[in-house]
Amino acid sequence: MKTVLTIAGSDSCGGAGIQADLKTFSALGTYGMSVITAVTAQNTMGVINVREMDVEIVRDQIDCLFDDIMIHAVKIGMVSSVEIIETIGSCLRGRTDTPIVLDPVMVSKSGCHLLRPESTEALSKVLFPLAEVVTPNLFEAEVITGQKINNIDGMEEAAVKIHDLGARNVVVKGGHLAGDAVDVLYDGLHFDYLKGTRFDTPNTHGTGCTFSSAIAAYLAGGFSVPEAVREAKKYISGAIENSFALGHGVGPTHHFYALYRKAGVYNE
Ligand SMILES: Nc1ncnc2c1ncn2[C@@H]1O[C@H](COP(=O)(O)OP(=O)(O)OP(=O)(O)O)[C@@H](O)[C@H]1O
Ligand SMILES: Cc1ncc(CO)c(N)n1
Repeated sequence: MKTVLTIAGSDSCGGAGIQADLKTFSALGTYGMSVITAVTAQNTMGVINVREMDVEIVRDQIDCLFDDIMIHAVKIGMVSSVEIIETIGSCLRGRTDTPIVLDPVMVSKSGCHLLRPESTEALSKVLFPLAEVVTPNLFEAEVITGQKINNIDGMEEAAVKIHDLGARNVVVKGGHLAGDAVDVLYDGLHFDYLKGTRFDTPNTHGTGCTFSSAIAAYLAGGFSVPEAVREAKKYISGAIENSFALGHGVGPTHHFYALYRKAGVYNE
């Protein structure tokens, strides 16, 4: 059994964060584990409250898993503060056998800061050099590089800059650009373009969490980075195509549509 660990925040409505990550790991046939960095009170309309975990419990969650279990890949999502970032860095540094996918989560779709603005520099300094893959969305790539991005050329420029900060592979996600949902993968030498149909749905809660978790699950399964990113793109596209309305705001993607159909589950 391949194992994948998510280090991220809890989303009480289950569409993003730890909950989306664990659903993705399960749907892709891996065994999921979690380290919670913060608890958010969140629904489909927004984030109501955030409580960060203290660094001792973050450290103990990570260390006790590595002390006991072979971990085939790690995904990092919401990390919130400089202290939590430094703790994660010191726990993971040296564990070079385990590929790390870093989703540099900054602000929720509803506009709530999930990363304290003063933590941006620590995120790139401490965690980028540990990451096999970093997956910024357009806004995050703009904050990290200090440059506005309006098109694919801008995404390529940002990918190069983020690679220079130490990430071995960078996927700049084009989910927030108009037109097809095209993401740019850069490995330090070549660009690769992940093209996807854009689905006209408001229900995109947790798309970034799901995409990065799928990359981690495929890396755990032994796929190369380009293969893992390509398969993850197929997975997130299907999950968005089958997303559904929930609550009064931005609904979640569907992780299990393919499995449900195969198993004849009709009580959706
Ligand atoms: N409407 C859509 N149709 C198809 N693909 C989409 C759509 N929106 C986003 N994507 C794809 O979903 C993946 C996640 O990208 P996105 O830019 O939405 O992440 P994000 O902004 O980090 O998400 P999050 O809300 O979790 O922070 C990318 O592969 C992107 O191209
Ligand atoms: C806990 C959490 N992590 C990530 C996201 C994605 O923006 C979210 N909404 N909530």
